[in-house]
Amino acid sequence: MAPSRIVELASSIEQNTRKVDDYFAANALPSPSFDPSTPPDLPLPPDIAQAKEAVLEAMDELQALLLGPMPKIFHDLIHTPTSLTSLHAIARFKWANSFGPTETTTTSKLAETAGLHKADVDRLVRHAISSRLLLEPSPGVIAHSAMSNTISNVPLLREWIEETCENMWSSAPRIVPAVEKWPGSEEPTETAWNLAHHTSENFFVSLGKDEAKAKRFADSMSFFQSAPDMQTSLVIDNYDWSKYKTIVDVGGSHGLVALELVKRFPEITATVQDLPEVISAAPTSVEPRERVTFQAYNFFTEQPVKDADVYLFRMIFHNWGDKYCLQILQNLIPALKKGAKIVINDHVVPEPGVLSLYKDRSVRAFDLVMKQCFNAKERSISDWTALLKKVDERFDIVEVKRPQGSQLQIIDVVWK
Ligand SMILES: C[S@@+](CC[C@H](N)C(=O)[O-])C[C@H]1O[C@@H](n2cnc3c(N)ncnc32)[C@H](O)[C@@H]1O
Repeated sequence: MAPSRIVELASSIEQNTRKVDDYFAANALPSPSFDPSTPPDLPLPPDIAQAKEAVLEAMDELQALLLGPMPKIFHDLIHTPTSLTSLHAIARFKWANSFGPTETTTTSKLAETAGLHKADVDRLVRHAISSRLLLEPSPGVIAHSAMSNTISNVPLLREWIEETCENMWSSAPRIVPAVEKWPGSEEPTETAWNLAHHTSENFFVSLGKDEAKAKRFADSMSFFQSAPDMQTSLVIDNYDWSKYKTIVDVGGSHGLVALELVKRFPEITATVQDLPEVISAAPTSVEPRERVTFQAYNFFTEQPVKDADVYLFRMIFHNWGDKYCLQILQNLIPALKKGAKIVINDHVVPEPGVLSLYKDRSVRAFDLVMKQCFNAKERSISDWTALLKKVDERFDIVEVKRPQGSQLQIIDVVWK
């Protein structure tokens, strides 16, 4: 008799866990634990990373099957709404940095650090212990776990957690009321974030008025971009820039990509465009200065740099709904010479049904974050094609490629 699905999943978990375990043993690596000495993340060779993914995926399905429909719904209803509460507290009150990696603390000391009532801290810390964010080696003694120690050691991770909890997590429960209130809206002022934060300003306008919040957002973006799969070198090394002389980096922030391009290619001159407040804070002492121009420009107005060889849009469109992407692209058309390239370096999500449900959930989660904060979205290749063709048939996708190890893809578009 063929094994049942749950036994099939259990044996996949067993076999793949052994592969991972053998790799740790063969390379004298410590077996995974919650000890604070555990490294924040361990790069694994592709076959071992694949075995690890297979375990996690099978565990996800096995848990849902073993729980059964009602308990699974109860489980989600009870665990999910508060799942981030203690992580939020640890980040917000800087608890992970309030005691050393080998020291211990108490809830009285944590309450004092945060200026909170001890009874509240007792409950937050109990939740953190149950989530393995902290350890309790003996009653009332609080020690670091692998996770709290990671929060205290990895630069800007704390800021990213706080930002995610305060802006993203706080808005998620308002997505349903927002789509009821503003059906089909693409306006960045009609979002779940607007409802959650009781404001009619868009996310970035509101952020711009609060220096501390703007800094936390910038820090958390720096954290996000410091990941190996987000490095600017991935678009620089995986596109043939040597064929071109003039590049415009639209929404290029402080010019990380453009500066590297002009350093590597002596023939290239680059213009970095962004909003005035971003350009005014851009570095002035860059080399080779004569080949980089910083220009204040709002991409909802006509593109002022005409006849450039390449217009680069790195992580621009995924912050905007189609209506606004259309405007950005229409504003580019008067500047385009025949054969000009438009390089879009952005997320391209797989078409529905391609990924397993487990992997697809991460894609859908990202897409909902774009919805809840900006009324924007993640796009599949058919979405990108439809968007470009809707603006003008003369936009033609030449190639779409994902450089190895890159989260973003390169969509190479020619103006015909
Ligand atoms: C997600 S960031 C990407 C920055 C950069 N391209 C990169 O890859 O790191 C989006 C950028 O778009 C800029 N931006 C937002 N609205 C803009 C507008 N209306 N005109 C020009 N730039 C804008 C932001 O200031 C920000 O630098």
